[in-house]
Amino acid sequence: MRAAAASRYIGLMSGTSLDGIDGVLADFSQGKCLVTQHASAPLAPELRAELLALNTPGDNELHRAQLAANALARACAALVQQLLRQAALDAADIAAIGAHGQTVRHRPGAFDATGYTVQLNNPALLAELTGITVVADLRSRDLAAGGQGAPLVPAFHQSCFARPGQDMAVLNLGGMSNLTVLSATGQVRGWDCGPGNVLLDLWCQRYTGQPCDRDGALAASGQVQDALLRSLLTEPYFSRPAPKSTGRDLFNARWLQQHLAAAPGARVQDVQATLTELSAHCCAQDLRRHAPATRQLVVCGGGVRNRELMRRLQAQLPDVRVMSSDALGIAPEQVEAAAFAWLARQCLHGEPGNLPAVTGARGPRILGAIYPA
Ligand SMILES: Nc1ncnc2c1ncn2[C@@H]1O[C@H](COP(=O)(O)OP(=O)(O)OP(=O)(O)O)[C@@H](O)[C@H]1O
Ligand SMILES: CC(=O)N[C@H]1[C@@H]2OC[C@@H](O2)[C@@H](O)[C@@H]1O[C@H](C)C(=O)O
Repeated sequence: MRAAAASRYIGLMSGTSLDGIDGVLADFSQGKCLVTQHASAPLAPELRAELLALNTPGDNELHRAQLAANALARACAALVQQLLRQAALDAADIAAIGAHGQTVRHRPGAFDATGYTVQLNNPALLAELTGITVVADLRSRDLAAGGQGAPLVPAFHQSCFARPGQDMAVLNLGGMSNLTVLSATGQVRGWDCGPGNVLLDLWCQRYTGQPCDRDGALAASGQVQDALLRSLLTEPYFSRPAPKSTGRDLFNARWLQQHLAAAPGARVQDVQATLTELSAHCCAQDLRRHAPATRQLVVCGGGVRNRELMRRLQAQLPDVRVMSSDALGIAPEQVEAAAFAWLARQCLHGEPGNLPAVTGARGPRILGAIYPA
């Protein structure tokens, strides 16, 4: 490996929204994470449909899961080549790729009996195709140590955004939403709040055929249905104490269907408005309950681009300055992938990647398995 390469990492994230793969090239030579390149690629429609289908038990799923993992590794390798081209670098210039894989099951808790988390991935193939060391399987060690295996980004949020002596919170509006609370004292807390974009995408796709409610336009044209919102908010997950994490295992079409009876006459746009209010509400409520003194909320993830969601979030938090992570020098869609570049670096340096106070693990653990170049 070349000298400067030791500080360059690639992070790859395909999150619960299943909208595609985000990749970044990050430079850690100044101690901080500097994202120098970003690229994203949509998932091929057949792969997206198969990954979505693999979220629920089905026929011959072991075979199908491996094929999907291979296809994802190939798509990731193509994205890595794109990042290298953009940066005019080659494989020898990169220390490692942090490759999250695609979560298709997340059942944390009770590890001894039934807890597990599955991220489809083929890190061996990715290492072979790229000639770069790959760090993968970044969640299971935390889970084995009694943790949730998620969220993992709070440690990165701390390293990237924390300002000494300032209270601040960071909200990721991805498929799920997760909140990190950075206290002036240096304490870090974090958990998954609930559904971020996942139900918004699901509803919008079903009735408009569009992959997402672009800019929140559909939601903005509807009225929140109070009875439906109240029904959705009866979900026990919202009041469970941290540590907690969730996913499509809970917040999915079946879950939504159970509640729709509460709004028999609602129009498509009214349901969209109500789901948008739900996403804003569960994040705002968590911030108010658990970090009432916080006056700065940095938001990242694709949900930042949903203006109606951001408007509702700000309306629920009148005393808080809600801002995009752009304001702190990192684009919202780059934060998660950058976190996985950082996690790969932690692993190669033999440093812990988890925060036991967040995930509930018995202690700090080095996360990930290394597939050398
Ligand atoms: N212009 C836009 N208008 C509305 N929503 C948007 C827009 N751009 C992106 N989004 C939303 O952002 C989502 C993607 O966000 P992101 O990539 O952060 O999620 P993810 O990484 O898949 O999720 P997770 O953080 O749960 O793993 C899309 O599915 C869509 O709902
Ligand atoms: C199991 C899993 O993939 N969880 C994701 C998901 O997407 C958001 C939220 O749910 C968070 O818990 C996590 O991702 C981020 C990157 C994390 O681990 O911090």
